[in-house]
Amino acid sequence: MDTINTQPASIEVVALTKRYGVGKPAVDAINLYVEGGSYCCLLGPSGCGKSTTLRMIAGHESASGGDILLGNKNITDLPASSRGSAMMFQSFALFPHLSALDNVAFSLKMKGMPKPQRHAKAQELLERVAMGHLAERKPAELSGGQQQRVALARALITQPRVLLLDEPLSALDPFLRIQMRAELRRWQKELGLTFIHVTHSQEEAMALADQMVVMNNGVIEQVGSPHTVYNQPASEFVARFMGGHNIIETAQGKIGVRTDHVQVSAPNSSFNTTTARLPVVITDVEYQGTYILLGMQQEGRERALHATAEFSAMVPEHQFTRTPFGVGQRAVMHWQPEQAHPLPQ
Ligand SMILES: Nc1ncnc2c1ncn2[C@@H]1O[C@H](COP(=O)(O)OP(=O)(O)OP(=O)(O)O)[C@@H](O)[C@H]1O
Repeated sequence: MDTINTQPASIEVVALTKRYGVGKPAVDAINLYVEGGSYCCLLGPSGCGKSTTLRMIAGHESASGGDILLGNKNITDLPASSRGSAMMFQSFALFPHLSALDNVAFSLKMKGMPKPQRHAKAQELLERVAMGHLAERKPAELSGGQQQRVALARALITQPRVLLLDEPLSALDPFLRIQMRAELRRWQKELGLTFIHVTHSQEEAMALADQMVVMNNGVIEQVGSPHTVYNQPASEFVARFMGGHNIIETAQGKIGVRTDHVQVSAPNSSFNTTTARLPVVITDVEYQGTYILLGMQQEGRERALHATAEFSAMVPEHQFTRTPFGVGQRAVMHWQPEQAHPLPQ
């Protein structure tokens, strides 16, 4: 079918910068290469600059400096409609008073394409996303998944080579969000397009991305596969933001150890000489089903009231049943040195 151009394009940004006023730029000279046909997630806390980056790629925001390349074409100063990208917004942003068909055909109407042609193209795209039979329905008469497919068809009608998604799942309830993200991933694979998806959810990014880009304070902290970012966080910020890590101060500097890689034993246990260890006091015991989450505080340290635990360990349920721990009990948290990685500041 030729309605959907399945020629994906790479995106490259070089020293891309956005200044809104004086002071530190919202996006500060970032460099990034997104391979054509891949799923890239821009991730980071609120205000880190991820949406501004996406909007500059889309052409909805001008760049204060740097370049944006789609394939080998410099698109930095092109209007949004001539870039070869399309944007899908939060909660799909469909027009409620228009049918699915008219929603999809909308941008062609704006371009002045006569009704029979634009309806034929929109119908063809709706068929492509398995929505042809519901073309006359209004958004309110469609399920969340069906609305997502209409939004996808609407974005695809401009034949983009790159699809930009700004928090597309954030307005959905948690159950639907998980269903919809699987569908997004499936469509990306099936269409073979380049997807760049902005999210503040680590879990969403890990589930979807080939390449994760973790941003903080206008700069990129780390780029890598979900496996690499989770297992080898490049900085303390990434380890904290991704979660699931203990950050431990040692004489050699800070290290990160996954909460499922630390173990907890009674203080009088015997240890192999190479085992790294730290005396702790148990501060929380949370039942999580297949495992127990133990919260711990380094022994001898004051714990502020209501503060979250300093360290955590995921202890498999069967193991906890054999050697249970209670709040206030002394213990030793230990790990193998090869499971720790240094965390530059
Ligand atoms: N139009 C604007 N005018 C002035 N400052 C802006 C504007 N848009 C964004 N900013 C600022 O730029 C910084 C980055 O904002 P941006 O929206 O890109 O962050 P974000 O990571 O996408 O955050 P969120 O997840 O909350 O959307 C923030 O400090 C924000 O306040």
